[in-house]
Amino acid sequence: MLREIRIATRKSALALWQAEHVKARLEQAHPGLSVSLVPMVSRGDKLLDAPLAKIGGKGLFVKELETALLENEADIAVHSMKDVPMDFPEGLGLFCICEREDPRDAFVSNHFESIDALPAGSVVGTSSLRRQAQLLARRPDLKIQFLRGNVNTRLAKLDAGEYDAIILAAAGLIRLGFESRIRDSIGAEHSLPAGGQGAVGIECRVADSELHALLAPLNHPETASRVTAERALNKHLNGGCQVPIACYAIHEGEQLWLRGLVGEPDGSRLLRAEQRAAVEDAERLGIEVAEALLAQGAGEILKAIYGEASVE
Ligand SMILES: NCc1[nH]cc(CCC(=O)O)c1CC(=O)O
Repeated sequence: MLREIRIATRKSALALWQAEHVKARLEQAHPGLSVSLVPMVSRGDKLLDAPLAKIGGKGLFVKELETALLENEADIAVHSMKDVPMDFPEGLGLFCICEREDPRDAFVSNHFESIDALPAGSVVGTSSLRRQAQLLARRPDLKIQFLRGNVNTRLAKLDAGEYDAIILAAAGLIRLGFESRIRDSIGAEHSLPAGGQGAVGIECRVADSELHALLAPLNHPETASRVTAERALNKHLNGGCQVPIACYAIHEGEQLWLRGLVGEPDGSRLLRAEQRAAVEDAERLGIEVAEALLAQGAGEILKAIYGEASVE
């Protein structure tokens, strides 16, 4: 089966790494296959300095890539699953989820070893309401300061002395070779990750069944069922990475264990729910944990935020 596969990708270092990774894996799985990259700029990349993302909600990092797929300028789009909206445009779908990297949030600092080691009043950089809510619930004395930009930019801002510490996804740091900058990997009990964090997914045209077969060897079923449960929860709460929703699923034998959290951005209230179900019921599991959060009042917290979302 010889054909060319064109990968639509953003131009950030992390996006390019992920696209190159998929390219290498496709070429390895199918010797003779020709794979090329089609780098492009997304709206989220153009608006990196916006203080609050009243800039069009979901799909900030994927819409341009999807347009390229629909207009047949590319064949697949490689995404961080954390940034992929719950619904796809007509004619497109997710056909592969690759094995998950470390899903945790990472504590990065040039002076301190962990959140607990931060002196009172320290300045921590993150623009994720999810990270902020969990951080402030544990340490109400900390000052959260806005931090956006690509991974390299965020590290440079830390090094310039603007923050005592910053929180980033471990996966991005590891992929870009910055693992040594991680002072502490924050466990899920202290910072429940965003749905899909650490996983890379591949979107393509629903009709391109030849391509679906070529992608099959890259799919990691265990990661796929975990991310399916997490995305079902996010979808039921109408969430994305721009709201203080966290969720994280792991396998326990034949079962999936899903934990979910919705938090007040100031950390004054964290709602938690968790449940186990058979792997085949991943989607229903996500909906049920979301329902349990709604029953505790998650709807009111989220309603207050949807008007003024910020971006991770
Ligand atoms: N929203 C930006 C984004 N999207 C995916 C990652 C990290 C890599 C991953 O989760 O796979 C990041 C950066 C971060 O949150 O630190």
